Amino acid sequence: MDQSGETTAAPAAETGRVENRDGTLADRYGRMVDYVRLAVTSACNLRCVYCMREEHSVHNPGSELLSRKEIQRLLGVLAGFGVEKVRFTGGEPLLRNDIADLVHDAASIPGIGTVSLTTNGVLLDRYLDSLLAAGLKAVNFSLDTFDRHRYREITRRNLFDRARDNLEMLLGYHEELKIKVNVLLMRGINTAEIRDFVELTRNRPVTVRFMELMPFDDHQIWRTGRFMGYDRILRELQQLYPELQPVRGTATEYYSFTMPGHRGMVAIIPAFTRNFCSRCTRLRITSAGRAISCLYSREGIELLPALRSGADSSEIRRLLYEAVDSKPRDGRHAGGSAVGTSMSEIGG
Ligand SMILES: Nc1nc2c(ncn2[C@@H]2O[C@H](COP(=O)(O)OP(=O)(O)OP(=O)(O)O)[C@@H](O)[C@H]2O)c(=O)[nH]1
Ligand SMILES: C[S@@+](CC[C@H](N)C(=O)[O-])C[C@H]1O[C@@H](n2cnc3c(N)ncnc32)[C@H](O)[C@@H]1O
Ligand code: SF4
Ligand code: SF4
Repeated sequence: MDQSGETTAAPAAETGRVENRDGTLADRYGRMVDYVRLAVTSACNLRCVYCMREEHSVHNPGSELLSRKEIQRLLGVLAGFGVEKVRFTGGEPLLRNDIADLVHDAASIPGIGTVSLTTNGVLLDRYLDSLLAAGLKAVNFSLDTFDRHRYREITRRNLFDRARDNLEMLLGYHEELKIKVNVLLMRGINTAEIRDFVELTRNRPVTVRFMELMPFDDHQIWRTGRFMGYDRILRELQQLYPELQPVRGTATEYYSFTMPGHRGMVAIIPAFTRNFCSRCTRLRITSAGRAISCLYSREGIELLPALRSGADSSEIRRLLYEAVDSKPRDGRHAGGSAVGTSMSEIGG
């Protein structure tokens, strides 16, 4: 039986590949999908220059948004496949006022071990208590600067004080939650702040991750010479902290370091260079219910029609197999061009 209460279906012959005997979801290259990133909305309360236009229009009106029930059903089927980790993202996931319910539902599914959130943190004061009570295990907080004016330039919104206060509040919960800070480094914009971010790790067990810019922004700030590759980021880090010690991190944290005297860790995410694809065990689901097998692929499998037309779980399973089966070897072999669409659609 899967989490939806139905008997596990026979091998997914329609996809031309065979389901593992234990029912887990492996792609053509033997990577087992155990991590699902679900965008719960494509709307956002910020307008980061590398992500959204000022006049960004939300591509999925309410009626096309996966509902709480639909999300619960999908995650149940995915847990039946061996998915253990769920990340809610967006757009800004805290714009869903049922976000704590979504976390609670997901955390209640047998087999789901970690429910986490990637957020800009602006609304975290409103939800943190209920998220903790709901079973949230980890928060990745995106903040690119500690300078109020620069924050406004990057996000086009005047919400720095609230974001900074909420990060400070969150850091107080490091015993209850695994906390990471995502910093998108842009040459000539926030590179002088690397040290300030690394200092967050001195007295707290948090991971600060410096990220490469990717060409997913619908007005292409990408083309303006702001990109900083992992090699350059690494050089800057080594100049500031010659005592960096490499350690093995998660898949995205391909370059991870500890430092003597620091409780936390520092990492570089080579999101554009894409040298961690062989360890990619992710499946993405957009807020409109499209399953996407690679961040760099715009092709996907629509799940919403099946979910809305009363399809049984074996049909949902077949569609998810189809999505996983299309997973490219790596992000450089992804079909279709993702460039030019906003990351808010895909969830990062
Ligand atoms: N190329 C690529 N980049 C990714 C992928 N997943 C995440 N990233 C990058 O990593 C950034 C941070 O992602 P998060 O949402 O914090 O999630 P995560 O890195 O999976 O987090 P952990 O599970 O804590 O390691 C994203 O904005 C992307 O830049 C991926 O599958 N491929
Ligand atoms: C799309 S956002 C969604 C969640 C939430 N709104 C946030 O900002 O954390 C997820 C992550 O994608 C990153 N991101 C957005 N656009 C990007 C781009 N063009 N290149 C690299 N990372 C990007 C953000 O910095 C953020 O850490
Ligand atoms: S990166 Fe996150 S906070 Fe910034 S505009 Fe995109 S979705 Fe919103
Ligand atoms: S680029 Fe595609 S294959 Fe590579 S890690 Fe990202 S999602 Fe996975």
